[in-house]
Amino acid sequence: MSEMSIHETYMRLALENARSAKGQTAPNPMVGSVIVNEGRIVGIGAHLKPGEPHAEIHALRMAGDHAKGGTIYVTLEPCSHHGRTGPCAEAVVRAGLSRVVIAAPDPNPLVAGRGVKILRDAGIEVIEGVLREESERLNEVFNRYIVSKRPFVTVKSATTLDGKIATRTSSSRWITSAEAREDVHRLRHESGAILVGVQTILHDDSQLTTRLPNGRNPLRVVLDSTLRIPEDARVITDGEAPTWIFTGSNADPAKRERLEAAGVRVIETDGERVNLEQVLDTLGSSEISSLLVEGGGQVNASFVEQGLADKLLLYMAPKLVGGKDAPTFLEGLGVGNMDEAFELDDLRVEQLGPDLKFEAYFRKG
Ligand SMILES: Nc1c(/N=C/[C@H](O)[C@H](O)[C@H](O)COP(=O)(O)O)[nH]c(=O)[nH]c1=O
Repeated sequence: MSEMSIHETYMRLALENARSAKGQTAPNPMVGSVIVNEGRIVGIGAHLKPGEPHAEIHALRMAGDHAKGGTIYVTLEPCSHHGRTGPCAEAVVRAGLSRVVIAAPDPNPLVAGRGVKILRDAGIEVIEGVLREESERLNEVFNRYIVSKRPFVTVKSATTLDGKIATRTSSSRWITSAEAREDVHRLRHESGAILVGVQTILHDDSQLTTRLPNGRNPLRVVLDSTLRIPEDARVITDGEAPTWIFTGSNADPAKRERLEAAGVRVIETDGERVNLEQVLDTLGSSEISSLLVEGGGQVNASFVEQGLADKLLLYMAPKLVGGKDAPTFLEGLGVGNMDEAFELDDLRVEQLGPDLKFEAYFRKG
């Protein structure tokens, strides 16, 4: 077995540990670490929650004296700054490791490379870039958020094979299978916030909660420029998760007061329509690093047409409903010429029960 494939074997294990905490480290990245000494794993760690020890610290604690002279694998460059916990690079030096293998550099431009410098200055061998792609894809949310301070936006829709989210009479239950719907709830569990337009609330009285055992409910966000939302909507009355409503300058002040009295946070953005950039800035400043848009066709189109969507998740059922009046998952004005189409990269398709799950990234710029 080559030296590199041995490094990849242990880095894969570190990545599995990083991934195990998906959904609970936000707004921090997911990080995993493995310490190997004389061909034996002596320590394993994962970052589990913001403010708690980083992956390397958990692994070093488990390894104890067995760390000395060993190799530590870590999926993200060890931190060099005093965040909520002390710098990991210095802890690695103190523990007497002789080699550090890193998957991805820290995407925070303020600290990228500093951790590696501390290690090399202490005479420790550093190997970088082992399974870098996998590590960066795992932390696509953090990598975007730490630079833009706005949440990573995933637009998710469930449609028939002819792209409809409901029939012409608005019937929509169910389009996709239980497996696909469960996959969506795992996505909600991992998301900081979930967003719909008021039309979806009016149509479905959506709960926007994560119906999974031990499921974590994301913050619920509703775009409602004139506060049309019914005051007995489940997102207002069920107490299952906080609900924020973003509205416009024409909202009825009396209704706003009643909603706030019911425990809803109402945030007015500039202009009559809801300003999406202000929505993202507000969520980002509240440390929401990932936003799941389950829009409805109009809201999805707003995010896509304003270039604010990062990723598309489309669940397509092998069904056709037809009908020129049946709503699609992307309404709005749409582009005029085919060469103006919104292009997607890195498309991945998988089968979930009878349905297809498409995952792709909006091309920016
Ligand atoms: N109709 C379907 C979906 N419909 C999803 C809706 O557009 C919207 O996300 C729901 O109203 C959310 O409400 P709640 O939280 O489930 O109560 N989504 C799916 O994945 N499959 C379907 O068949």
